[in-house]
Amino acid sequence: MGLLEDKVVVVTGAGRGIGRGEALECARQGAAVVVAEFDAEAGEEVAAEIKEAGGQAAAVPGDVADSDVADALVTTAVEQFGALDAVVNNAGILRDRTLVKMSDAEWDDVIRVHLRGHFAPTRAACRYWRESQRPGHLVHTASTSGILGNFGQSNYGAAKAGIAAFSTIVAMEMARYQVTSNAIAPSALTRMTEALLPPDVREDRRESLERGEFDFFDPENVAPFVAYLASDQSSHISGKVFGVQGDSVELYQPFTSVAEIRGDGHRWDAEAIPDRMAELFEQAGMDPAPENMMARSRHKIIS
Ligand SMILES: NC(=O)c1ccc[n+]([C@@H]2O[C@H](COP(=O)([O-])OP(=O)(O)OC[C@H]3O[C@@H](n4cnc5c(N)ncnc54)[C@H](O)[C@@H]3O)[C@@H](O)[C@H]2O)c1
Repeated sequence: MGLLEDKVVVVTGAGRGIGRGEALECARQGAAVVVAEFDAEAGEEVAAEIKEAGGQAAAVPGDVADSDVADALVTTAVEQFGALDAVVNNAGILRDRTLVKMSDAEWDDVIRVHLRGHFAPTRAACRYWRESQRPGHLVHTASTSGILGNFGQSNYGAAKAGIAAFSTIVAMEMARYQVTSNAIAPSALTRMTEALLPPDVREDRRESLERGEFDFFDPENVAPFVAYLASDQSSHISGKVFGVQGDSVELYQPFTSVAEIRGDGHRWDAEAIPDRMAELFEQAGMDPAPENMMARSRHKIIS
């Protein structure tokens, strides 16, 4: 018996890469899959692959940041497969560029695809779950870039941090409707997306790779964990962000304070601030200015 037997799951950006792997895995686990994909041909191919393997699938072409397309995902799930049980928001793009060279379009496109692209399908699904009084699961795709930062990704990191906060707030608002909302934060770059990077950023990554600070991963290997978060087996988990790499997982809890130095609640004593800051970081066990953020992120991964 699969994790998603008789369930209906929407996966966005499922025409290739991580989303494709998630769509195939959800189908393997028994779900009917709605394949949402900008590239119509690629979406059709993934749906056909699922059907050829004996599963159920439907492809919906279009931009998932468009509310009409997002609404159509829910309608397709309900009309073709009878219900909607989970949405895996995965669609994303990269427009990496160091901040000083970044164009308005590179900023806006990334913010729109990731944030509106998560918002629109989530809102459509949550409206359906509230009205139908059915439970549901949301899995969003953040990134360690939105937690620890990454070179050339001020647009992407800002969007991904927004997704983590969005997921947590949706979890709060939808708890009363038995809807869970969690985010995954894949932590390493796939070889597939590396080709899209500008040469200066790619070179920097390559050096980090050579220093052993991170490694590439197979885009499909987060899929079983995502299928678990999309299933009723994880109904007790919500509002969390999981760093994932291979079969390792790291738990982040947004909005959680890690250390505090209390003053008298009035004005800051300017002279005392440096000492108080040093005490704060010591208490938290954190380096205030880690020399290499990627090294720190790698260090924290639980294998
Ligand atoms: N690859 C990594 O190392 C990595 C790391 C952390 C997070 N992520 C995130 O994982 C997700 C998938 O990444 P990937 O490496 O598989 O990317 P990818 O570029 O290989 O695939 C993304 C797919 O989404 C589709 N898509 C993009 N915008 C869309 C839109 N507006 N509407 C519908 N479809 C759209 C694309 O056509 C493509 O098929 C993204 O959200 C990405 O930010 C990836």
